Amino acid sequence: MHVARLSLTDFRNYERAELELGPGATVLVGRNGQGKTNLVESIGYLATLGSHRVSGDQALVRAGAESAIVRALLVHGDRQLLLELQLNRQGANRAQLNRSPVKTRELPRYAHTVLFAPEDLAIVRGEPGVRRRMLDELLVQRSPRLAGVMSDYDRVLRQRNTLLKSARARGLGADKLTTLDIWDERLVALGAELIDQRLALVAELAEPLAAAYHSIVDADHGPSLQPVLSIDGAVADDDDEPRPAPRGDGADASAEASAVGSAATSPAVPTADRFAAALRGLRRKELERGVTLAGPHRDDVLLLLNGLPAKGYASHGESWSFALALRLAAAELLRRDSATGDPVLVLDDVFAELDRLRRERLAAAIGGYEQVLVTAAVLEDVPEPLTATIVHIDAGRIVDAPANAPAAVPVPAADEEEAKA
Ligand SMILES: Nc1ncnc2c1ncn2[C@@H]1O[C@H](COP(=O)(O)OP(=O)(O)OP(=O)(O)O)[C@@H](O)[C@H]1O
Repeated sequence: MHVARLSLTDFRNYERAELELGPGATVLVGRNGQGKTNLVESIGYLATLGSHRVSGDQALVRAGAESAIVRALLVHGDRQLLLELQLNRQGANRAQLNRSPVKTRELPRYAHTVLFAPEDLAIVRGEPGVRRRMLDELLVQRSPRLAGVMSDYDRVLRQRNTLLKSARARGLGADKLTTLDIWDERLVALGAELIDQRLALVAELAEPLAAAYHSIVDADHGPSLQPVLSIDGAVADDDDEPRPAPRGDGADASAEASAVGSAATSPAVPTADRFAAALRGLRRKELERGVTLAGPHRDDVLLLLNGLPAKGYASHGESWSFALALRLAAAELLRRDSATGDPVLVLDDVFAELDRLRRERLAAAIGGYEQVLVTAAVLEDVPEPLTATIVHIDAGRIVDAPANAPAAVPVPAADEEEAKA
């Protein structure tokens, strides 16, 4: 698929912008801070319902405006889809498909992008939450109904944590224990599905990851992925759950692991049974701490090079290559899902980070995708095969239309009122 037209209203530093795009590569060029990343961020948002730079939506709405509108005309074969998203400072965001209202979470079903950015280094070097997010975004793009499973899991997790906290504060009566059992059942049903989906995805990524890494690095460092499951007693170095200060002797983690370790951890045992057993083993500890200690929200995936964790062992260049290879592998999987065709590849400020050889190798690896959007402050950083179409960006304005832009695809004139409906 490709984006044939992008319209922005009050998005970041764009008061109003219209850009027509064709298949193939387009480079958005401009000095630092002009709005290149903002523009591609809007396309990425349609696919992931999030920004690769900020966690909330507030910063995406232009300062002084109440809402932002992103409108994209997507072309897949002979099919055209007009996606519209209204991001509101107050109240829920709204979405439309071909000018009919749809649930916002439906958008990733239609918009498929893979965004490469300097922030991707955090996939290798950052906290487990970054890696979980990478996997979950890809899962949702490939199977949009999982967005509902994920939000249900998060809701049940929050409610279970609230119950654990109140039990810790006020002592646990029999009624609360019964309620906890009910939450456990829901958590396990939803969580086991997410764990199984992530495991299947990690297995599927193995082969395209190895191929992509090799295409960038031309060396066999044996990149691989190894799931780290909290339900089997593995303790990820977690980032979003309050944990007690380490005691320095590892006693805390090992106590947790052994509590789960008493459960059946063999992969032959169904995930749901292992998850339920883990929660039983951890109950006393969870009541002490007031948080849920096992489940997909505590999992991680180890990234290995030559059998060693890339985090901590890999060089800067190797870490970068691993992150790029993961994005390329994600693109390859989306491409194989024949219903969706090629995802749009977005390379935000990536080439400035790479040496000449790796730039050329990356350009070759992405060359066959239907549409590639590249941002760069310096055009010379972008390999020549990607520079056929150039768009200049200056202070939130698209300065010139590409010289070889395709004939405009007629877009139904959705007015602002409709977009707000
Ligand atoms: N919500 C907002 N309202 C108004 N302006 C904003 C908003 N969010 C960001 N900006 C402005 O957008 C500009 C940054 O744009 P962007 O990150 O796209 O830059 P860029 O062209 O990619 O630059 P670089 O080459 O440095 O990466 C900054 O001037 C910032 O102040």
